[in-house]
Amino acid sequence: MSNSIIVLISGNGSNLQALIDAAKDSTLNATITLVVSNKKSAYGLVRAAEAGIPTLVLTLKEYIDIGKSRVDYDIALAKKIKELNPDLLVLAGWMHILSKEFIDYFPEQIINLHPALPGQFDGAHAIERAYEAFKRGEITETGVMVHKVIPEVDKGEPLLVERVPILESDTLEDLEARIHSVEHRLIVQAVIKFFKLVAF
Ligand SMILES: Nc1nc2c(c(=O)[nH]1)N[C@@H](CN(C=O)c1ccc(C(=O)N[C@@H](CCC(=O)O)C(=O)O)cc1)CN2
Ligand SMILES: NCC(=O)N[C@@H]1O[C@H](COP(=O)([O-])[O-])[C@@H](O)[C@H]1O
Repeated sequence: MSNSIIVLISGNGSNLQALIDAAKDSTLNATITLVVSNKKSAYGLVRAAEAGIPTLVLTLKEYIDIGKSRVDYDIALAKKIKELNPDLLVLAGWMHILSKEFIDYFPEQIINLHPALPGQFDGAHAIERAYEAFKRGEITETGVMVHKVIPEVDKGEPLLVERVPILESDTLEDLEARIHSVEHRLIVQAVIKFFKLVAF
């Protein structure tokens, strides 16, 4: 039985596409059984549909609008995902901070792709923050990591880390393109590594 993964997105889904392509050519030792988005407009939903992968959209707004909490949302989402009993959840541009209540449904089974080095620019907008730090002369490189997800944002144990140089001639767009290129490779390598690690 193939390893099953559920990918969670919030936007363009270029990293999801890297996983879809790797699963299609059998590079990836896993099957994507569902794509979840917290944004209805996420283009990654189109990518999933074109690949014949089921999708689920659940927005925080629909819970907040009826007086429910973030934790209510997280628990409802966790229960829907748990029905498919995935081996691994991959956060690929998932821009929602998950509660402990959600994470406890999937112990040691959630990994996140983050465009920074461990402890460097935790949180959202990491690429922009790295570029600004470079322009201030504070750093000469940034990076990409895939890490285990714990309640503390971006503080989970790294699974893979790759350093990415920042060039004097770089615009923000140049740096973003270099980082995304690394991400698309690293996210596939991280899933492969995860399942090799749990196999023993
Ligand atoms: N408990 C955890 N949840 C999440 C983690 C994690 O490590 N632990 N990783 C993030 C991904 N992420 C950075 O890699 C990240 C995403 C979003 C945010 C954030 O500030 N989100 C805001 C909303 C922002 C928006 O909607 O544009 C929020 O949730 O209030 C920080 C870090 C995924 N979740
Ligand atoms: N903190 C999480 C975070 O910043 N994630 C980042 O969102 C982008 C999603 O791109 P995509 O939708 O094209 O895959 C990626 O750069 C990913 O590292």
